Formats: sequence, structure tokens, C-alpha cells
Amino acid sequence: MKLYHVRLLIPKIRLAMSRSLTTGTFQNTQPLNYRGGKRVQPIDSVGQEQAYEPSTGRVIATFDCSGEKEVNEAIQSAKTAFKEWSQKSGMERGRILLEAARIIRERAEDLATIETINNGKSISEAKIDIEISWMTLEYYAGLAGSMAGQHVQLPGGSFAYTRREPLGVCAGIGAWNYPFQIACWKAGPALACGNAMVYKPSPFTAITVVLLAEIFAEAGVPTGLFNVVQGGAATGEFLCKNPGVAKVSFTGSVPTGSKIMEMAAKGIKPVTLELGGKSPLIIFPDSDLENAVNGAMMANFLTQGQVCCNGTRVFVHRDILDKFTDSVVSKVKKIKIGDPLLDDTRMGPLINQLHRERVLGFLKTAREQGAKVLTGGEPYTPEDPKLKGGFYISPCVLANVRDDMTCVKEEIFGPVMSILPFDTEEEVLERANNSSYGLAGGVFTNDIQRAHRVVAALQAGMCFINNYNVSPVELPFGGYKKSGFGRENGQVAIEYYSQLKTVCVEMGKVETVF
Ligand SMILES: NC(=O)c1ccc[n+]([C@@H]2O[C@H](COP(=O)([O-])OP(=O)(O)OC[C@H]3O[C@@H](n4cnc5c(N)ncnc54)[C@H](O)[C@@H]3O)[C@@H](O)[C@H]2O)c1
Ligand SMILES: C[N+](C)(C)CCCC=O
Repeated sequence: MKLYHVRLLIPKIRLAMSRSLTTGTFQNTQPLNYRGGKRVQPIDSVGQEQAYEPSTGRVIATFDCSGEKEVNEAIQSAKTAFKEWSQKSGMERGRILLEAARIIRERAEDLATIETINNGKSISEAKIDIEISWMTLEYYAGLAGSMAGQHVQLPGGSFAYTRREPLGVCAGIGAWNYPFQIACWKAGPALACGNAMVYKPSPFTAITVVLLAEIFAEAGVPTGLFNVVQGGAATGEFLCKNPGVAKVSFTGSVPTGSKIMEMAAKGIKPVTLELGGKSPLIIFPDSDLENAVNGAMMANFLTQGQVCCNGTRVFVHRDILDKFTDSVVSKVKKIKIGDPLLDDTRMGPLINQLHRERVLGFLKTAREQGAKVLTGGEPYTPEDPKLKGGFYISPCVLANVRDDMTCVKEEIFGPVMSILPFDTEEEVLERANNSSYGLAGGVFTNDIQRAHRVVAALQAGMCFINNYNVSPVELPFGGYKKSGFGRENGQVAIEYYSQLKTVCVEMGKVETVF
């Protein structure tokens, strides 16, 4: 089999790349750490990791996990760059972020291709993720120049003013389901505010974040402003515990989030936690059924169901239960599973074999507890011989489920929708909120009062009325309860990457009580 060794920064190869890269051909041969403005091998190591092409099961990268010395070096590099970057005006920073956005846009096809190869999501979805990514940088580039403080008049001509200042070196730690987009959701506001960043992606998806680092450098950020360290838990812990890190922004599971918070607490560091969910989607009988069915599909099957804010508990009013269920099942059966780089594929593989076993384990338990599988939920082997080793499962709809079943209570993080009938608004709200998670929630109804009443009562940070899983960068995104705190996106993210200094100016004599 022919292997293509690619380097996105070499324009000739880059232009040829998206045409030549097909599933089963990519192999990474370059260092995946990025420090001091270039790709480097880590100076010390705490073991090795491998990244896969989930659609074929091939290993596409083997790399050393950064040890404490390498993490320290990356933080030092960021500290040096911070001195220069934090002194630039917001307009100057914005201009460089705009250039980075432009480069991402220009290379969208290539970036989406690599994202698909390393993550397994369909190319049509990866293209949307890359679009959201450059839009994120554009949005924060726009806000960078308008960050300002307040002026406050005090007695006798004295006054005070506030300055919004950066925090310093921020650590970003990302999950594997939206590798490039999560990095941009963190780097966009962090850099716009004048911070530097050391980013650790999930070892499962180590590849595209380094391309982002190269793009920032090409756009003109100071050398060392955005660094990448590779590795798993141990590398992440070095990062969180390092006194040179001023803030940790984390996206991942609840148990890891809790550890991150503990480490940050020891250093009195602010944290943003974007964690998991088990979100409710409520379908009332007066809703437009076709819309509701499409909404439920969007709420469950993007990125093979590996989406934090998915509405996996689909509460359907008993009056429309059969119609809704039939329609959903018929749509789910038609989802085209297969080679994620083909334009008409709508579902690729799960991230790895271990995760596929975990999802299948949830389905086994669901059956044992009495759930009825209406479709899917089985390992799937596409016909194409090169995909035989991939981590596919068929998308699944569960009926005959109860609120106390494991599949309804726990985050499965796979393509599994549970349909739960309900009778009254009061009852469904009680059940929808009966979860330790609170990331998202949705409602489908044509009754405008009911729509707003229901979302006001939902204990969730991101709510949708008559839609699901749209996330324009202008909208704050984040959770309630165990789904985390702090917000990404929107203007409010600025507050999580900056601190406020108050300067009190005396224009008269000092009045002393002594
Ligand atoms: N709320 C959101 O915005 C959002 C978005 C995407 C994913 N998620 C959640 O992420 C989870 C799936 O992602 P995952 O499996 O990568 O999560 P994870 O918690 O296993 O890992 C997330 C990241 O943390 C690192 N890590 C693991 N242990 C660590 C430690 N002790 N110290 C520091 N870093 C450590 C991992 O290497 C990885 O980079 C799901 O629960 C999903 O809901 C949330
Ligand atoms: C872009 N989505 C679909 C809203 C996903 C956001 C990140 C969650 O996993």
C-alpha cells in the first residue's frame, strides 16, 4: 500500500494532498510536539502513545508522551512569547488572528481530510468543524480590539478605571471528538485576550492541533505563543500542576474534570470545565413531526454519537410515540455507514476498539435490563476490504426503556438514542432534570409559551427550541451541574481568559485617619 508522508506547510505538497489522500494511505512521520515555533521531539518522555485511523484500524502515528521537562520547556517558551504578545494592542492581535482564520479557511479541505482520517467522523461533518474553527478565530479577532475597561468618577475629581488584562500562560486540554474545533474554541479567546497557550490534545487525536500551531506561527504570532505537548494523563498532570500555568481550560469527561479541578485548586488557578452530558430532548404532540424527527437525528448521530451535548434521552409524548418512533427508525436505517472520506458517507467508525467495546457493553446491559433494540447496536463491517479493521457499529434506537436504566442514566458517547414516552409537561420536566448532568436540552413544540416555559425550567446550560446541536460561535456554550462551569464561545468567554484590574487615582490630598 502506498503511504503519503505529508507536510501541510509545503504548498506544493499541500495542494496535491487532498486529491491524493484516501482512506488507508496517511502516515505521520513528523514530530507532533510544537515548541518555540517548530515541531520538536520531546526532551523527555513518560511512555508512548499511538494514534489510529479509526476507519481502518491502522496506527498512523506513534509518539513519545511529554515528560515534566518537556512540559516545563513548553511553558517557558509560552512565557517568553507572552511578554511580547500581551503588550500588543487588541487590534494588532486581532489582525494576526484574522490571518490565522484566513489560512485555515484556505486549507479547510486539507484540514478536514486529516481530521476525518484521525477521528473517523464523516468528511461532511469535518468540513463543518473546520468552518466553525476559522469562524471562532474571526469572531475573537473582532472582539480583541474592543476589549476595554470602565471609567468611574469619584469625589473631588478623583477617579478609577478598570483594565482587562490577560492571565498569562493558559493550559488547554482537549477531548478527541472535535480535536481542531476544541483547540480553536480555547485558543481563540485566550490569544485574543493576550494570553499564551500550551495545548495538550487527546493522544487519540494528536495530529491536527500541530497544524493549528503551524498556522498561528505562519499568521505572525510571536515565536512560542502557542505550543503543543502530546501525551495522556501524566502529561496533562504536569501541565496542570506547573506553577507557570495561570489557568486550565479543560474539555473531557466528568471524572477527569474533577481531577483537573483538584489540581487547579492546589495552585488557586481558575478552571473552565466542559464536561459530559446526558441531555433531554422533549417532543410535544403539537410539534412539526418531520422537524422533530430531524432534530432528534441531529441530537444523536453526529460524529457517531460521540458528542457531549447530544440529546440522548428523547422524551416523546405518548400521543405521537408510534409515529415518531417509526419515522426515526426508518431514517436511522438509511444512515450510510462506511469510508468517512467519501462525500456521501454519513457515519464513520467510533474512535477506537476499546470505546467500541464500551458502547457495545452499554447495549448489552440495556438488553439485560429489558430495553428493546429497534434497530442497530451491532458491530458493523463495511464491504470495502480496507475498512475491515475499522471500529464501526450500526446506529441504534432503544425503546421500552425506563429512567432508572443504565443506558438512560449514563453517558454512552456512541450512536444510541433512547426513546421514552411521557404524558404531561410537569412529569417530563421532573424526569428531564433528574440527572447529575446539565449540559444541554431541547424542546420541540409549536406552542410558543410552552417552548419558553420548558427551556426556562430545564437545568441545562445550552437549550434549543425546535432545533438541536447548532452552535454558532456567538453563543456561549457550557454546562450546569456536573457538566461543568465557565463558558466557551460568545462574548462571555473573554471573562474566562482575562482578569480585571482596578486602578484608583487620587487627585487631591491623602485623607488620613492617623
Ligand atoms: N462539554 C464539552 O464541551 C465537551 C466537548 C467534547 C467532549 N466532552 C466530553 O469529553 C468526554 C470524552 O472525551 P475524552 O474521552 O477525551 O475525555 P477524558 O476525560 O478521558 O480526556 C480528556 C483529556 O484529558 C486528558 N487527561 C486524562 N486524564 C488526565 C489527568 N489526570 N490530568 C490531566 N489531563 C488528563 C486526556 O489525555 C485528554 O486530553 C465525554 O465525556 C464528553 O462528553 C465535553
Ligand atoms: C458542535 N457541536 C455539535 C455542538 C458539538 C460541540 C462539542 C461537543 O462535544
